[in-house]
Amino acid sequence: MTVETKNKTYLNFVNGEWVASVSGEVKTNLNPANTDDVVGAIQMSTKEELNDAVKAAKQAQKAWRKLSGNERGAYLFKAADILENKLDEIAECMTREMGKTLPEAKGETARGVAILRYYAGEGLRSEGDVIPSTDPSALMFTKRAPLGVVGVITPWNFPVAIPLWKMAPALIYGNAVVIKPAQEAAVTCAKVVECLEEAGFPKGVVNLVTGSGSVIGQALTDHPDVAGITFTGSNTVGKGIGQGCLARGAKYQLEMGGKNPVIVAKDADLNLAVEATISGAFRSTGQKCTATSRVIVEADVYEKFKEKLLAKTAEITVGDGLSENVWMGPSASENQLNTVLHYIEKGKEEGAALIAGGDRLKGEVFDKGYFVEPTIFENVSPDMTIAQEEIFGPVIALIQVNHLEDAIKVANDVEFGLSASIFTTNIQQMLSFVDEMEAGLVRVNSESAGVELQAPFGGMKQSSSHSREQGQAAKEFFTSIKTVFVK
Ligand SMILES: NC(=O)C1=CN([C@@H]2O[C@H](COP(=O)(O)OP(=O)(O)OC[C@H]3O[C@@H](n4cnc5c(N)ncnc54)[C@H](OP(=O)(O)O)[C@@H]3O)[C@@H](O)[C@H]2O)C=CC1
Ligand SMILES: O=C(O)CCC(=O)C(=O)O
Repeated sequence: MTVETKNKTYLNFVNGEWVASVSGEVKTNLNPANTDDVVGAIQMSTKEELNDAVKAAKQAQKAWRKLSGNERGAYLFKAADILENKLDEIAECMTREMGKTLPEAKGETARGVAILRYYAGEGLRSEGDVIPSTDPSALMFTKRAPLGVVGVITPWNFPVAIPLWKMAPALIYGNAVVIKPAQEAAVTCAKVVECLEEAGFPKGVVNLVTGSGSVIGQALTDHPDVAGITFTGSNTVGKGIGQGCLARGAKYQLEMGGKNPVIVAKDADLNLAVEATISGAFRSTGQKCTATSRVIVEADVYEKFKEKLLAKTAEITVGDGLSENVWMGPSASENQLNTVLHYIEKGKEEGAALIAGGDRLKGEVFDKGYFVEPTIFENVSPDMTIAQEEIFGPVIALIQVNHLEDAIKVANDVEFGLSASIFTTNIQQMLSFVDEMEAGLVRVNSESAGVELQAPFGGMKQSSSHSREQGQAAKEFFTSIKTVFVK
């Protein structure tokens, strides 16, 4: 079904009202599959609007935190129903705004609905422990307090799921939020905020301010009334946010890059490994922090695996994500396309062998978009740039090793540690991988991407601030523990 998505100029949502920025400037977002298609426009806001939003959130949080968890949960349940009713419209907007295919966009929006319901239910779950005191006449227990105002800074690659997996736990635990989404996908995020508005959240509890990261994101990070920042995006920006928060004593949570390996052992089910590699590396055009970018294969099965991988890659249809027969959409922006093409050149320069793709797609259906071929390199050595740096595009580096121990060593030999998979049928090998892999998500016979909302999500090493999002782990960031002693 095709749903009409209206082009409109989205305003900021501050203190329960949609308001234009005093800057008078807007940014128009175009479809990365066809730049003649205007998706909508967003406000390029100033610090003034950001300050208004934080002020409104600070005021609103006082009453919001006093509601029972059940009462707060009711708003989230209502928002979930509204989002579900608008699923087709919002998914179509997402596809037009950042390029992922419509089935993926629908899947992500459905995941947003499930996230809202999960955290809505959290309002009725226990929030602390009773701890035996050494004093027999005392009662000692823990309870949770919200942080206050939480700043939410999000990327463009999951414009529904990431804002929701940050805002929903923030809200259920009694915080008010100010969200600054990535400009490239801010129309889709504004539509999510419209769902929250329709659900009737008290004014000021949810605020949206759009604009550039260096102005609005930075001002949110530096604002003395913002008690915590939750961020997903690049390492450079994330580290700056972490330092800014640390300097003024605010809490922060950073989810950043990945360079995720898949190991294919000689006893693996090769068909399964190939399917998972294709899905992990090329879905969403490789624009996931959990995307597969290195495939480390034991020499005994290398040629067979490579043949199967090349055959499956050749079947991939690239094009506008709204078309039914398209499996992979464009890069989300010209910048992102150029980054991918830069890394492909780097791979060639450093001596890797290009065995599939490698070019921008040209021709009538491609010329107005940012399309790149699914790309595979072989003869990649672990120290090459394409084996070390996050590309965020549909590029696989194939690395051949002689033994599983070497595979794990190579897999760990990067600065990131977000997700890692192994394909094997040998239980001992699975267990060594689980123990030795330096990654926050360790997956066996399953692709590197794909996160379940009820389980902790986050990375080791440079991939995160060592905190975890989602599931029950979210509580650790969005609340503070109070230890209560009563006598
Ligand atoms: N871990 C992940 O899921 C993601 C990783 N990335 C990686 O980052 C690369 C660059 O992507 P990009 O979109 O530029 O990522 P950024 O880290 O620049 O953007 C993420 C968010 O941070 C905001 N931001 C930018 N500068 C600041 C600042 N100084 N203070 C506070 N917030 C700020 C951005 O705003 P705005 O963009 O609107 O100016 C956006 O909302 C990608 O190629 C990929 O490698 C990117 C996205 C997600
Ligand atoms: O793999 C997923 O579903 C989540 C990926 C993610 O969080 C990201 O790319 O930022």
